Amino acid sequence: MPVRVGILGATGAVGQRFIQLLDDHPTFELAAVTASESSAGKTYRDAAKWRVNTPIPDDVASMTVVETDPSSIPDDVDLLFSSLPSGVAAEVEPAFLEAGYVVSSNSSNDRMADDVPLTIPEINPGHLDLIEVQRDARGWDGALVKNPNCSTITMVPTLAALDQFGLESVRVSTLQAVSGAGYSGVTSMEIIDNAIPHIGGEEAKMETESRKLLGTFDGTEVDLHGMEVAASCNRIPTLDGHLENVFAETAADVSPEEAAAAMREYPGVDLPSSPDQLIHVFEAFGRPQPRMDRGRGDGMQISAGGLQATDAGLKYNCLAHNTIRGAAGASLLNGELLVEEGWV
Ligand SMILES: NC(=O)C1=CN([C@@H]2O[C@H](COP(=O)(O)OP(=O)(O)OC[C@H]3O[C@@H](n4cnc5c(N)ncnc54)[C@H](OP(=O)(O)O)[C@@H]3O)[C@@H](O)[C@H]2O)C=CC1
Ligand SMILES: N[C@@H](CC(=O)OP(=O)(O)O)C(=O)O
Repeated sequence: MPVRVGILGATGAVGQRFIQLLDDHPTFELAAVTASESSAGKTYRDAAKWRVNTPIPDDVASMTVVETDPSSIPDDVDLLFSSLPSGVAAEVEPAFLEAGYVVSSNSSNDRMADDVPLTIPEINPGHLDLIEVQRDARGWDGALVKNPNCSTITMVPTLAALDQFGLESVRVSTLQAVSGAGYSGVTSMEIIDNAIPHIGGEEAKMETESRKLLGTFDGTEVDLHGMEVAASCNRIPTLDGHLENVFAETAADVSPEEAAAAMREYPGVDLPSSPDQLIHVFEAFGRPQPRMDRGRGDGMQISAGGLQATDAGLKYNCLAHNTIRGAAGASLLNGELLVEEGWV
């Protein structure tokens, strides 16, 4: 039996990626699409300014967009994906949880809440058990699970691979694609022939979410990883794919070759949307690059390269597709894990 799913905020940039990724999904069947009041009542074709590089699936194009309210969702929907603006999500997600829905959310509200799992299936699947703590604390039957910020998820798998050497300090500088800001996030006049050395709130997200993802869960709470993280975030005129320059210090000495092997060998998971290999490591310098490498593993693989020793540790580059692995694909993978682990 397919699992019936819905998308909250289905007409937006991330919502459209959800629709693309759910087309022909082996387990999930799309049964509801929601958006703002101004889109509700329209067909999806009329409500969405479709900008994804594959056509709107025919069955979705003719679906009616409904209001983002639990009463608008058919009773047989089991799992909701959320890609609402975080302010809206903070207001409306609790109503869906109180109504008993399991929500795999991409929005940034509540990512650092003590009782909310912030999960990447390959990195910290055990943190899903925080759902029990959440249900006790909040008194709802539903469950809220978050995926991290797109810049954070680009870097954290490589850090997870290096943590066997005892991560102590991480410095990272990002070159982030315009799609991360949403369709109306930066104007062409702002970004063409330019780079913007500030993305509001992004640096703090990288510095905190990475420590939660690599933290230790004791069955009751997550103890944040002790590494120091400092981030500097920059917007550049690429469409998709966040590239990051990482400087990492570890307690034990680690050569670039050992670090590359640790990344290549970092285990993946066997879920419908997971890549065969989590991290692809380039030996040649000059890779990864956004345009050439963001599509690896259907946009779900992390790429790394440029591994070199420094006086203080290691430096390298990493890259991921920000609206697939960094957003819709991340929530989708969490949804697949929720099903596999019996939470849905
Ligand atoms: N994990 C990550 O790193 C990433 C996360 N994101 C996050 O995902 C979320 C969505 O981003 P994005 O797709 O770019 O945003 P968009 O602005 O493109 O889309 C927003 C969606 O929410 C709907 N919406 C807006 N206001 C309301 C409302 N008051 N009530 C109900 N629905 C509403 C919109 O409907 P309508 O079309 O009717 O206006 C639309 O479907 C954000 O929280 C963003 O921060 C984004 C990129 C990467
Ligand atoms: N801020 C990210 C995208 C994003 O929306 O992140 P978050 O999910 O943490 O709000 C970017 O600009 O590329």
